[in-house]
Amino acid sequence: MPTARFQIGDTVMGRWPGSNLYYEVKVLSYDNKTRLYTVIYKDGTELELKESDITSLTVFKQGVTRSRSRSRSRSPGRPRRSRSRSPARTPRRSSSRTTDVHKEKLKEALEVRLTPVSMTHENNSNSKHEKKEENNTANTASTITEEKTETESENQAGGRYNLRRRKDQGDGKTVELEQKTETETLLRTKPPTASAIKTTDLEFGGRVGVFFLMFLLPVAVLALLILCGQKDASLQSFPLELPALESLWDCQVFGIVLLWLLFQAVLSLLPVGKLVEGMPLKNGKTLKYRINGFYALLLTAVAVGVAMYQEVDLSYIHAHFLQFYTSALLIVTLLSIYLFIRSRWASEDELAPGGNSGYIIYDFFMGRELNPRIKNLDIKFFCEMRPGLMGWVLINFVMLQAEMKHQNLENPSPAMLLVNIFQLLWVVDGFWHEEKLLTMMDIVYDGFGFMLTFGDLAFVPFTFTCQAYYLVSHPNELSAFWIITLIIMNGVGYYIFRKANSQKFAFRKNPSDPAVSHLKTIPTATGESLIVSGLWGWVRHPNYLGDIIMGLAWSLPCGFNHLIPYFYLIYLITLLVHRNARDEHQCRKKYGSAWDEYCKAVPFRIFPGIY
Ligand SMILES: NC(=O)C1=CN([C@@H]2O[C@H](COP(=O)(O)OP(=O)(O)OC[C@H]3O[C@@H](n4cnc5c(N)ncnc54)[C@H](OP(=O)(O)O)[C@@H]3O)[C@@H](O)[C@H]2O)C=CC1
Ligand SMILES: CC(C)=CCC[C@@H](C)[C@H]1CC=C2C3=C(CC[C@@]21C)[C@@]1(C)CC[C@H](O)C(C)(C)[C@@H]1CC3
Repeated sequence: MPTARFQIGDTVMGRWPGSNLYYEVKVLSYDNKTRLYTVIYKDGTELELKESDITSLTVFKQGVTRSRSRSRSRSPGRPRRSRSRSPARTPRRSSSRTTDVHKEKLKEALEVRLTPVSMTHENNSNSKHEKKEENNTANTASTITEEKTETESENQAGGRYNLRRRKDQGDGKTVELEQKTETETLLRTKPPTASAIKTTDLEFGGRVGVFFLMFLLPVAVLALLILCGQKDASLQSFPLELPALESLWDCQVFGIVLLWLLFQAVLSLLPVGKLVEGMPLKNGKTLKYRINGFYALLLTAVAVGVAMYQEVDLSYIHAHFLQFYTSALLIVTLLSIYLFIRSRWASEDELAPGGNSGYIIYDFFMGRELNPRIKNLDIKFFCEMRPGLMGWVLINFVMLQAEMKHQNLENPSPAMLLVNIFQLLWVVDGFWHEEKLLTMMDIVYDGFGFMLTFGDLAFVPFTFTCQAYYLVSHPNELSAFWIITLIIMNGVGYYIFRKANSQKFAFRKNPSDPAVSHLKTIPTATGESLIVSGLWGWVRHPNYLGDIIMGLAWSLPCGFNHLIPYFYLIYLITLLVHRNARDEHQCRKKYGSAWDEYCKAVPFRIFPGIY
């Protein structure tokens, strides 16, 4: 029976995950099962830490004294780089919403944040450098302190492009930092992952929930496709035209799906487009990603054009749609099994915080490994957008042609055109901003298991196309008024979606960027601020709202006769409401009281007027 070394209520020094920085924390509880301590930082941030990441105040002070004197004697003449902190880390601008109470809290938070002392643990053989921070918070919360850093970081950014934000030098100019310090790594790291190797918070209803989801999802998509292709697409008519089992499989179709994946994989490896560094991993390292999705989309369009010129019959895809889906499903299953097996050889650093509960079913579904790679091919990054999104626009185009063929039209219907154009715009936008995917929770936090594999390779191409598929056999006339209304609706949704995402990305990259420097912010103890004005001051997830408005504009062209074309909208709202809850949970853990303050200032989650 393990006993806790530290007692509830003890004030100790806790290591900030992924770094050598220690902060004063209070022990809140100890879990005998997981052997994790829940500790609270002075700003209210709660974390779970392992015993090895906690040290008593006395031992810590002795360690620091030793470490400092060693550091001084070892490198007497080493030049020190001096720089100021980024305004996103400390509040250079003071927000007008930042109340006195908050300033007090902030000062307290800063005192916590700025007191960490980096300690080279005797037992920490991985430590590459020793660092000393001397900070002064005496003035006010808006005072930027000098940080003296010695670093022997091997993680040079070199001349490569990278996602790390620019640092304000204090003289108004911004410069791209060339050296990555450990502090920086820490601050760019997503929600702390101290207990990454053991997932304790089970999502989606835990083992039982994911077990059912794993069977329900594929069957639900199959049912949707069957209904969509039927003349009568009403839900009541579902059991009428069930296809024979053997009609769901075709080896040639399977071969085409494999070829498609291979073609996209080759395109993704082409040495065109910039090389970007992803977010720092737990071990402080970063992975490189080739950003060439937009070029790949253009090349795919050329390939489809050539195929059409060669009179390849694209309507084959429409005629064998169910078989394409079952082939994709088989690939998803095989890939998930491969991913699960290979994760056994992944090191602790390579595991995802969310998919390592120890329960096989759960971990298989959520994904154990964070960034599985085969040589240069990052399987998750590749799957997340390439085959699915490209497949989506290709299938939409196929449906457009199928509609003309089936309904004897000379031109596609306005409804079909709108669906194709709206969705193409979204996909093009996605590839244009492909690099931003690297900061999203799917890449930074989620493992790659059945859920994402299925989502990326089966769910996206076969359900996001359901409006176009539906329109092939369910024509819907649109008046000029409706056409204009839908164009405006999609435009408004897109504007909100794009502006919110770009604003947040620009702000995280460089808060003093003129495009975002006017925004009011709430500072947090991690050093990153939260935007509290503009779109992000209207609702807490304006980007989700924009996406949902677009989703509505994509479904409405199909009319009101059936629920089927609204499947995407229902999925999107469900996913984003759940995603919002997940994200807020992480943000509360990460930002503590500052997050609560943000929620007070911006009470609505996604929809204005709805808490
Ligand atoms: N159509 C589809 O199937 C799907 C579409 N999407 C779309 O993808 C886009 C990205 O969504 P998603 O990845 O969920 O994440 P978000 O872009 O919503 O990012 C959430 C993160 O933003 C940061 N943040 C939150 N509030 C603020 C604030 N006020 N100021 C500054 N930063 C803040 C936090 O990260 P931190 O502070 O750590 O930087 C938080 O974790 C959305 O537009 C969404 O609609 C997403 C999923 C599915
Ligand atoms: C039912 C089920 C298993 C769902 C899995 C969810 C996935 C389909 C989606 C989760 C997040 C996604 C994102 C995109 C596609 C859908 C999935 C994978 C996205 C890459 C599409 C392009 C956008 O521009 C985007 C980058 C904002 C977006 C990110 C999230």
